[in-house]
Amino acid sequence: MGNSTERQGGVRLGCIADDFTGATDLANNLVRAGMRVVQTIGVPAAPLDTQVDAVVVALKSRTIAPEQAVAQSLAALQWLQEQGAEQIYFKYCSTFDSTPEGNIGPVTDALMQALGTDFTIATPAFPDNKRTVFKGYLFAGDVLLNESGMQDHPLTPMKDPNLVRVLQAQTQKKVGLVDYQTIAQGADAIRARFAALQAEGVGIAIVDALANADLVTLGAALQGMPLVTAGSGVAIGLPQNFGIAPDSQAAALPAAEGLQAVVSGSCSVATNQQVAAFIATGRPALAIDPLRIAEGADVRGEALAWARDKLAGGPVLVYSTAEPASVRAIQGRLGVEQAGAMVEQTIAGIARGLVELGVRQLVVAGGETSGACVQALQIAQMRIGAQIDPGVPWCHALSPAAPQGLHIALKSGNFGTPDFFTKAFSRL
Ligand SMILES: Nc1ncnc2c1ncn2[C@@H]1O[C@H](COP(=O)(O)OP(=O)(O)OP(=O)(O)O)[C@@H](O)[C@H]1O
Ligand SMILES: O=C(O)[C@@H](O)C(=O)CO
Repeated sequence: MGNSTERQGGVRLGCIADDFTGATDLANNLVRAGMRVVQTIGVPAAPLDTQVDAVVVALKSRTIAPEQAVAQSLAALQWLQEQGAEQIYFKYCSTFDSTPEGNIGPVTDALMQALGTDFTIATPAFPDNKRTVFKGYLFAGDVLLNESGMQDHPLTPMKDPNLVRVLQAQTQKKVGLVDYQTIAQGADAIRARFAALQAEGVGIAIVDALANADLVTLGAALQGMPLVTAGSGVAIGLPQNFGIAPDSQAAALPAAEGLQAVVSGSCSVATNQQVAAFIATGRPALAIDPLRIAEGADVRGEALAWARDKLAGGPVLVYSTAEPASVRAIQGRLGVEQAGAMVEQTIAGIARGLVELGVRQLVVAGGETSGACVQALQIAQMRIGAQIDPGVPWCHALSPAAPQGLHIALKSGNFGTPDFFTKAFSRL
């Protein structure tokens, strides 16, 4: 896999992503910057069988127990090192999704120890998706993180926008800040600030960034740093360090065919808008009720029976997406983790069933939901194609349910314009 450009040399960038939509988001930015990229689902059992510039190992480690997240991330690191990766990139969410226990801090600590390095950076800045960091405070759009809707996230509610404070609560290392004034002075000033922070005993520096130009400047200062931790934004500034420039062939995928469907388990603000916009078009949309799943009803079977004769008419949507009050009520009845896992498994079963019915263009909304769907489809690797909206590319993958391959887009909860669920299909 990878893109068509033949470039000699081994894996430059070895990436570990803490969820599946985040992995495609990172891969998308690397492809746009000209890298040949393959995304693997989990840590592969075998060596890489293709020549690429970057590999993104997609884990589902954002909300699991910290010890498990560390163990999986270290396994990914070892495999990436065996593939010759020169620099390691730990990708987390642009809204810094984590719990007070982790997993951003514990995984960063463990990767630093394994790599024998005592300094790295942390910044979720992704200006293309309106995530900016100023004086260590994370903004989503025009508001601070804790006013953006992320305070109501079902699994990782983010109630503090100060990233120095948030990360300090999760890590053994001292956390410092490289603020915007330093970024504005250029790569040499950033490197000097890294050295000064290290002299003060800082192990992880939160970095401000307001615009893509800041990330490009930062990228130059990261040359040779063994470990980078970030959202996907920092990726736009790294390929240049390896002499790689944008390449229009990087995103070529096979021609699209087959039926079209969307499954959504994301309850994020943007997804709620996208579900409402899809319903407003009059296209078929079916809501999944978590309480009926808990009662043991055959929700999967009912959804597939509902979809069967509608698919020929164009895209259908199956969703559990709900507003925060409704999600809280469900969680109160079923428990947070149980509700999440049950809904994910049901939607994943529906996604698999839809592909068995002939869907070959599938949009999945939600990081955890995407993880469950990709696992249910037994997808091992994905090739990254053209961007639909910032952070969301179409991908192409093989599955036992679609041996000739299917196109799949994994949409992060808060990404995409309101018309994403119809627009996506017009981009293939
Ligand atoms: N109606 C619902 N009630 C309770 N939990 C739900 C409901 N619908 C979905 N969930 C659960 O909420 C979680 C949503 O997480 P998911 O990562 O899929 O979406 P997201 O957080 O919006 O996306 P991202 O991680 O990309 O930002 C999942 O565990 C899902 O199963
Ligand atoms: O960085 C982001 O916001 C996304 O790639 C993501 O990780 C959402 O799950």
